[in-house]
Amino acid sequence: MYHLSKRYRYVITPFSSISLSDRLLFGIPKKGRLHEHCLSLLNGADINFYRHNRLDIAPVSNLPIALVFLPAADIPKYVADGNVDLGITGQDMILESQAEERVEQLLDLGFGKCKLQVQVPIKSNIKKVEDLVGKRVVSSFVVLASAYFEELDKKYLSDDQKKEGKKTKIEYVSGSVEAACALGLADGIVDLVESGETMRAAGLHAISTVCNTEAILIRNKHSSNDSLIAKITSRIKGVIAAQKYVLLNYNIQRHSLSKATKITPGRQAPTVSPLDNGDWVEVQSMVCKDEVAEIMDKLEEIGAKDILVFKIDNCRV
Ligand SMILES: Nc1ncnc2c1ncn2[C@@H]1O[C@H](COP(=O)(O)OP(=O)(O)OP(=O)(O)O)[C@@H](O)[C@H]1O
Ligand SMILES: O=P(O)(O)OC[C@H]1O[C@H](OP(=O)(O)OP(=O)(O)O)[C@H](O)[C@@H]1O
Ligand SMILES: [Mg+2]
Repeated sequence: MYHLSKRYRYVITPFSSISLSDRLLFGIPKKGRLHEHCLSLLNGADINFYRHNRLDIAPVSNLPIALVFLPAADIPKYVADGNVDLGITGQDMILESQAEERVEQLLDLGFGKCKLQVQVPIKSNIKKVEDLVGKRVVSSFVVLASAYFEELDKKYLSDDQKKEGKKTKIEYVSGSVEAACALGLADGIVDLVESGETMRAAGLHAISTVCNTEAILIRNKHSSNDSLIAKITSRIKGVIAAQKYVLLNYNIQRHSLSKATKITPGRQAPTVSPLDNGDWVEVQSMVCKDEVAEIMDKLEEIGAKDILVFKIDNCRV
C-alpha cells in the first residue's frame, strides 16, 4: 500500500514501513518498451534498489531516492502535478498528456525512438492523409490525433461539410491498434512505428507522420531538491555518453598530428603524449561509436599505427 500526496508519503512493505517524505520520488515506466532501458540506465548510474514482488515503490539503498514504477502514460501527469519529482517517459506521452508546459524536460535519453504515424491498409483506396479526412480513425493517442486531424479538417472539408458539422472521427483504443482496420472499426489508425514490422504484419502502411518521439528525463518545475536532481541528471548523462562514445588511442608521426587532430578533434581537444621515440606521439580521443570504423580508415590513410578502440564504462562530459 502507498500514498503519494505531498504531505504524507510512506510505503508499507511486507516487512516494514518506509517513510518517503525525505526521499526524492523518481517515476520509472513499470513495463513496456522503456522499462528495460530504464533499469540499465539506473544500473549504469549506480542507483541501487530492491523491489519487493508486486510492489511499485522501491527505496534506493545508496541515495535518498525512491523509485515509483508507473505506466509510462501516467508519468507526465504525476511529474507535472508534483506527485513525483522526476520521471522517465516518452516525448509522445508528454504531448498526449498536454504536459509539455507543466514539466521541465532535462535530457533526451536516446532510446524509445519511434514515430507516431497515420497508417491505412495497403489495399485501401486511401492513399494520402487528406483522403482520410471525414472518415474514422482509431488511436491510443486521441489528443495528438485529434489536433492533427482538426488542422486537416479545416483545410480539406468543404464549407458545406463544415456547416453540417462533419469531421474526422477519432476513437480511443488502449492497445493492439493495428487490428482496428481489419476489424472494421476504422479506415485508418494513428500509432507508433519503429521497425514497421507490426504495421506491415497488419497489412498497413504509413501515409504521414504526426511526430517523432524518444524517451526523456523530466522534472517537476517546483521540486525543491535541485542538487539531487542535478546529481542524477549528471550521472544519467554520463551513462548515455559512455554508450555513445568509445575511446580511440593511436600513434602518429608528429608531422601528421594536425591532420590527425582534425579527424579526431575530441570533445574538448585530444590528449597528445610524446613517445620515447621523438618522432612519434600517442593520441587519445573520444569518438562517436557510429563513426569509429570510418575514422580508423582515415587515420590509417594518414599513417597512424597501433589504433586501439576502448569501450567506455562510464564518464562525465
Ligand atoms: N516500438 C517501439 N519502439 C520504440 N519505442 C516505443 C515503441 N513502442 C512504444 N515506444 C515508446 O514507449 C512508450 C511506452 O509505450 P509501451 O507500449 O512500451 O508502453 P505500455 O503501452 O505501457 O506497455 P505495453 O504496450 O507493454 O502494454 C511509448 O509512449 C513510446 O514513447
Ligand atoms: O514498428 P514496430 O517495431 O513493430 O513497433 C511498433 C509497435 O510497438 C508498440 O507496440 P507494443 O509492443 O507496445 O504493443 P501494444 O500495441 O500492445 O502496445 C506500438 O504500439 C506498435 O504496435
Ligand atoms: Mg504499447
